[in-house]
Amino acid sequence: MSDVLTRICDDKRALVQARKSARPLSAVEDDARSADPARGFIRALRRTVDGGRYGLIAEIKKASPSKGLIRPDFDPPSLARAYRGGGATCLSVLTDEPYFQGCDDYLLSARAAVDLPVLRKDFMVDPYQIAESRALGADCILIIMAALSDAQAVEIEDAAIAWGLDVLVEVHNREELDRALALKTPLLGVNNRNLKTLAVDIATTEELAAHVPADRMLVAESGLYSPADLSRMAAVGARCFLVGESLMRQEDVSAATRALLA
Ligand SMILES: O=P(O)(O)OC[C@@H](O)[C@@H](O)c1c[nH]c2ccccc12
Repeated sequence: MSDVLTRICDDKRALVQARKSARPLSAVEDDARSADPARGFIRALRRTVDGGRYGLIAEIKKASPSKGLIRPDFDPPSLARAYRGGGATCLSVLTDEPYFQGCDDYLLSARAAVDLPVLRKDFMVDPYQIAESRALGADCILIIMAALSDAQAVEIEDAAIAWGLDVLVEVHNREELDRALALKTPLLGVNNRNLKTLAVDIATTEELAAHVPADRMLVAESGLYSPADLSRMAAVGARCFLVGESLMRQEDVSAATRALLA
């Protein structure tokens, strides 16, 4: 049987084909050209870190393949405002529908509610999705090395650069890290979750951090619950964090965000 990531990406390729026939690339490109200008995602993280604070990418996530429904009362604009009030530097919004119960509209409405830069969290398998992301207002896209060949990753990154989007490249092991370093983006995420098995181990960031060159900005992703977890990641050089579930499960998201960063 194929792993979760392979299934997600196979489904995504079929979905993108359907979207392409419903809406040709040229139409999406017109929308991308008239979209709200991109907010500097990497620039915002840099400014925060240079100011001596942690850069939090706070994720708006309703459900996941490993946990099912995470937050029943799900209102992206209020969540975006709560995250901003709690001190997040950037947002991440899941737009994948089949596996994460996300949708494009969540990104639109969350971004419209705040002035923070927003990552479109989805599985990019085709440059069409990059124009689509910019048309939605996204400021940054995700490249998952485990899901792409080197050539595909370069093609997607080049499309992002052409549209003025920042790129977060995500790795989970040494081989993916070495491949990711051939890309241009300075923003490098280590996902503590293995997307093939969904197992989480925050030692993943600890193991890979030593091999991340000083000119990359390291983001520790997934499985982070407490200030102690952030300190553990900070001890190996991470100053930026991508956190979803642990904050999404709190009643008062703003207070929880503030407490996590305290
Ligand atoms: O909810 P968590 O464990 O805090 O993780 C957030 C984020 O890192 C996770 O949602 C994620 C990381 N990489 C991904 C790629 C696709 C979908 C989701 C993800």
